[in-house]
Amino acid sequence: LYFYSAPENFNEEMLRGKRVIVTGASSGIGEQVAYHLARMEAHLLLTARTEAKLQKVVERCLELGAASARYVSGSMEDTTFPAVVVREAENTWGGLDMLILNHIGYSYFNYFNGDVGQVRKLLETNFLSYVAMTVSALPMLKESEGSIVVVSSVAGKIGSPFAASYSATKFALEGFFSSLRHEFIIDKVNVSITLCILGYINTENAVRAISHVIRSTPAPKEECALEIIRSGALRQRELHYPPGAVGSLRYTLFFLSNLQEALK
Ligand SMILES: NC(=O)C1=CN([C@@H]2O[C@H](COP(=O)(O)OP(=O)(O)OC[C@H]3O[C@@H](n4cnc5c(N)ncnc54)[C@H](OP(=O)(O)O)[C@@H]3O)[C@@H](O)[C@H]2O)C=CC1
Ligand SMILES: C[C@H](CCC(=O)O)[C@H]1CC[C@H]2[C@@H]3C(=O)C[C@@H]4C[C@H](O)CC[C@]4(C)[C@H]3CC[C@]12C
Repeated sequence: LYFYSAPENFNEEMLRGKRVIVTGASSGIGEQVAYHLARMEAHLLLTARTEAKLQKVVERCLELGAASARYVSGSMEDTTFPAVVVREAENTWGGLDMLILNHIGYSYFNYFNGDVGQVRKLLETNFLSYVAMTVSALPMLKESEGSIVVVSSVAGKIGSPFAASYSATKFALEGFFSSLRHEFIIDKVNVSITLCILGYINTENAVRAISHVIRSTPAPKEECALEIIRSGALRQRELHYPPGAVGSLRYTLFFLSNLQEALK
């Protein structure tokens, strides 16, 4: 629980006029988060690498009713880019209400290949950039008593074979943001931190990466995105989506070990 009371029930009105950064917004779950927020009439700053995709998402957000929508394109592998995104929000809005950290770098689903450089690069893209954006955005979030939403995975709660590097980055998010949340409570900083623990979701990249080896049916990205916004607006500590996702991974782990043939 937070030191400060959180709203009891979710109402889409809560997001009207709110200033929200969404990372990894050019496709997948992040794109769907942007569309839901647009319908809720929020101000949006979207980021990813692919400018052409971001332009289309921004256009769609404006059609859907966003109070405003703009993008900044760049790579979170670039250690200077997180501050560039937050500065754009500061220059445009003069403040920030919600930071939705969602992007990930490319992750394969196979045996760890021993490439330490690849682990280092993924830690930069999937973890350190989240820390850097939080550091840059914190003064504005303290001012607005806003929210940080961190999109993670069941693979950040349970070690999963064939996703070692990715899982490490998600465990790092759990450690850092759960610790930071304790400090905010001790220090009476009224900024909420919501960790979203997701199971298999039907985004193009995830389905392409694992549908040939995982039999379970992925959950819908549209509903997933709405649950992410809802849990952030309600200032919840954690979202588990789909419900029982961690248990489902434990169950699937029994079968993952039979995958070595399929993955070789
Ligand atoms: N789909 C699933 O089954 C699950 C997903 N999750 C989590 O949900 C979140 C979204 O996943 P999902 O929608 O499937 O991912 P996608 O691969 O569909 O989207 C990833 C997003 O990140 C952007 N991105 C990729 N590389 C970089 C980079 N170097 N710098 C900045 N942005 C980058 C991509 O855009 P661009 O290429 O234009 O840069 C894209 O917008 C992630 O945090 C993931 O860990 C958790 C559990 C399961
Ligand atoms: C195998 C898990 C599904 C368990 C179940 O039956 O529900 C998957 C749940 C989360 C997946 C990983 C994830 O978090 C997304 C990554 C996205 C990449 O694009 C593909 C690989 C992932 C590491 C993916 C691997 C399978 C899961 C652990």
